[in-house]
Amino acid sequence: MGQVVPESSPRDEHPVCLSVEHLDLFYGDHHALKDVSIDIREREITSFIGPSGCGKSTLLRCFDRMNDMVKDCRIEGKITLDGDDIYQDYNVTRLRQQVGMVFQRPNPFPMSIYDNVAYGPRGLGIKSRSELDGIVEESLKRAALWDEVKDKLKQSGLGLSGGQQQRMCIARAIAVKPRVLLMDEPTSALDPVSTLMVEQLAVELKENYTLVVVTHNMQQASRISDSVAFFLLGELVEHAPTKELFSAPKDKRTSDYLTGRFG
Ligand SMILES: Nc1ncnc2c1ncn2[C@@H]1O[C@H](COP(=O)(O)OP(=O)(O)OP(=O)(O)O)[C@@H](O)[C@H]1O
Repeated sequence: MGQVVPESSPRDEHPVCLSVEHLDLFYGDHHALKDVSIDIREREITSFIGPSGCGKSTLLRCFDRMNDMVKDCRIEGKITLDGDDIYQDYNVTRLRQQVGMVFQRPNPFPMSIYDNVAYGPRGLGIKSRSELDGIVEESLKRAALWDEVKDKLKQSGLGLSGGQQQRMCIARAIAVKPRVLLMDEPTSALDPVSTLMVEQLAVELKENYTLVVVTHNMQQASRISDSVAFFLLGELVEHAPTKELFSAPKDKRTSDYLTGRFG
């Protein structure tokens, strides 16, 4: 097989999972997101592209309310997860269990591979050794890392290669069974082989999870995404199925960006 280019899928099999309605975000006086509305569909990969500083990571961080920790950050508008407004009466701990994040640089905790992956489930109160063993094994298998680490689970996660660390961080993120997986430039610190492994993994993970990926790599966006959203200066310019956005963008600003006229 080896095919990682997804076809756009029938809409009714992929209901809206995350919905953003008229979102404005300010860092102090800086208007970083401007009237953004976008639907993220279930069990699809949605990629965010656009030049540096256009607000891709800021929007990603709204989905798990990480901007709550940023001083002077103000948000207007609405974001729903499965219909529930995540900024109203939504338990933030529950939200972060539902919405996992994988960062640009692998961030293993200074503990064993096993403890890294068991960290989240333990935080949710799971104490049974056999249950934790099962979760660790399943998560590492899903993250395509099990075969490489099954004989050294007690060793430090810091001893793995960068690509292995990133897959371990993905295993750690999925160990709490989130609905959504956010990935902020997940391969930009990886070599080409590890990059392809993480891309392949993302395509496999969308069977069970909804993925939102920020990337500067157009080839990556076209290889793995079902749909692509192009941002510019805090505005969502265009969101379309991947083939459509790359082959027939509707907005001149999108085609200018794709043909390298700016950014
Ligand atoms: N914590 C913060 N405090 C103040 N301004 C911020 C903060 N984080 C981001 N910004 C500003 O908001 C704008 C959007 O930044 P953001 O990181 O979301 O862009 P991006 O598209 O993800 O960029 P890149 O591709 O370089 O990662 C930028 O002008 C940035 O300087």
